[in-house]
Amino acid sequence: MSSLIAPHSFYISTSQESQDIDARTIQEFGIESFTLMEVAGYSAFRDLIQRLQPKSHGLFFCGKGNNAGDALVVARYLLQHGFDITAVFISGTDDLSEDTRKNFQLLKRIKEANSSIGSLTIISSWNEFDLHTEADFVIDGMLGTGLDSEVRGDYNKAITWSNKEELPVYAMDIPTGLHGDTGKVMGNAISADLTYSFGTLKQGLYLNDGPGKAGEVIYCELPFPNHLKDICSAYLLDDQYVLAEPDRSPRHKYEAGVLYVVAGSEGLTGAAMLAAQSAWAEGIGAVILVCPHGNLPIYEKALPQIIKKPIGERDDYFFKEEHTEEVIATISEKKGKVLIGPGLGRNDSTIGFVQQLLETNEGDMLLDADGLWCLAQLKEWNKPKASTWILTPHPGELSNLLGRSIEDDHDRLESVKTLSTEKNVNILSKGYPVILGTPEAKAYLTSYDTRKFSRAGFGDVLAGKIGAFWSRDNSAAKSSALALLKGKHILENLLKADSSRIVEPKDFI
Ligand SMILES: NC(=O)C1=CN([C@@H]2O[C@H](COP(=O)(O)OP(=O)(O)OC[C@H]3O[C@@H](n4cnc5c(N)ncnc54)[C@H](OP(=O)(O)O)[C@@H]3O)[C@@H](O)[C@H]2O)[C@H](O)CC1
Ligand SMILES: [K+]
Repeated sequence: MSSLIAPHSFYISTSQESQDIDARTIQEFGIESFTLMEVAGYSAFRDLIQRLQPKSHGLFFCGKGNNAGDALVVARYLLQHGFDITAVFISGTDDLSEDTRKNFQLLKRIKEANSSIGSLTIISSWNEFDLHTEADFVIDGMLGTGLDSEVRGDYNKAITWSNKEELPVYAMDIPTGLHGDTGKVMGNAISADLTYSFGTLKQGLYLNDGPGKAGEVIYCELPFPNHLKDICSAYLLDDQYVLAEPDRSPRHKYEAGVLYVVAGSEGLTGAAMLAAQSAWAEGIGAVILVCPHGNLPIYEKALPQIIKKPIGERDDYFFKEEHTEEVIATISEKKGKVLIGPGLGRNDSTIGFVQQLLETNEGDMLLDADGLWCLAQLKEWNKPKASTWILTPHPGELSNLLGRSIEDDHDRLESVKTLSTEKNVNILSKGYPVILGTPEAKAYLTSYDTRKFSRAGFGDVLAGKIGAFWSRDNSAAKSSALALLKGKHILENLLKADSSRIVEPKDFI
C-alpha cells in the first residue's frame, strides 16, 4: 500500500457518498438526522459569530429540504445573540422536510418566548420578498446535496438577486446551483464567499466552477463514525498528514538519494537544467544528468555540481535507439530513481529510444514531458511488473495517454482514478486542482491556486523535486505530495511579500 493515509477531516465525498454516510449513521449507528442537522448548523454558527458584525441583519434563503434546516439552526442561534433574521422560503413553508419543519417551529418558538432577542421576519415565497430589503449578509440554505437538475423556478431568481448584491454570502454545505460531484454550475449558482461543508468535503467544491463559486471552504465535523466514511476515495492534500521526509543521516553521498535525469536534446537543454537543479536543491546525494554527448559542454559550464554521463558520440545531440543499452547500463550503476523526459524532443529515433527504455528497464521511473509523449505513441503500454512509475501529465498529455479528449475536471478526476488503477501507476495530473491518482484508486486533490504554475519550466522543476523526494525512499505518492506542497509553500511566501508577483520556475528551485 503506497497511498497516503489522510485523516477523516480531509475526506472528499460525492453527493451520493455523503447521503449514504448520512443514512447509515442514522440507521446503523443510531444518531438521529435531527441531531446531525443540529451539529451541522451549530458548527457553522460557531464560526460565523466570529466573522459577523454583532447584531447585524441576515437574510436566510431557504429551500424545503434539509439544507434549509441547517440554515434555520444557524438562524436560531444568531437570533438569540441579538441578530435580526429574515427567513425567505423560496418554495413556501408547506412542504418542508421533517427536520426542517421542526427547526422552523423551534425558530418561531424561540422568538415567541423571548421578546428581547433579535427580530424574526418570515417571508413565505420569493414573490413576497422586497428586493430592496437592506441586510448585512446572506445565508444560503436553498439547495445542497439534493440538487438533481438545472436550478428551477424562483431559486434562479434568488441566486441572480444575491449575485448582484454586494452582500457576503455564506453557503450551507454547497453553494446553491453547484453540482456536488462535478463542480459545474447547473444553469445558475450562487457565488459564496465561504462554504461550510458538513461531515465530508463535497467533491464539487474543488472541481470546475467549484473553487470560483464556493469561496473559502470550512470543514464542519459531524458525528459520522469514521468507518462509514471509508467509502470515500478522494482526499484533500494537506501538510498535516503528508509528513516531512524521513530524517536519514547519510554516511555516503549516494545513500542520501541518487536521481538520474535522462533529459535534454539540443535546443531543449534548459528543461534538463531546471529539472536537475531543482532536484539538487533538495539536498540529495547525487543528481546524475544522462545526456547526449554533443550537449555536454553546455552542461559542464552551467551545472558544475551535477554529475554528467554523456551518451553516444561527440556529435550526438539527441537520444537515439542505439543509445538504449548504454543508458540502461548507466542508470543501473547506482541504486536510484530515474526521471526521463524534460527536453528530450520528439525525433523519431528519440521516440524509439524512450520506448525501448520503458519496455525493458526494470527500475523505478518518473515520466514527464516528452517522455509521456513517447509513451503515448505506443499502441498499448504497460510498465514492467517490478517497477514503479510516476506519470506527470498536463491535461493535453493525459488526453494523449487516454486516447481521447478530456471534457472537464470531473472527467479528469474519474480518468485519473481509472487509468492509475488499470495501469498500476501513480499519476500526477497537472491542472487546477492537481489530482494525484494512486494504483489503489485513491485521488488526492490540491486546494490552492495552481494556475500560477501553468507556464513553461514549472513542470521541469516539479519533476526534479518529485524525483529528489522519491530518491530518498519516500513512496511515489508521498514524493509527489511533498513536491506539490513545497510548491504551495514557496508560492504562498512569494505572494505574501508581493501579492501581484509573477512567479518564475527558478523561484521554486
Ligand atoms: N452530510 C449530511 O449528510 C447531512 C446533510 N445535511 C444537509 O442536508 C442537505 C441535503 O438535504 P436534502 O433534503 O437531501 O436536499 P436539499 O436540501 O439539497 O434539497 C432537496 C430539495 O430541493 C429540490 N430540488 C432539487 N433539485 C432542484 C433544482 N434543480 N431546482 C429546484 N429545486 C430542486 C427538491 O424538491 P422537488 O420537490 O422540487 O424535487 C428536493 O426536495 C445537505 O446538503 C446538508 O446541507 C444535514 O442537515 C446534516 C447531515
Ligand atoms: K446551499
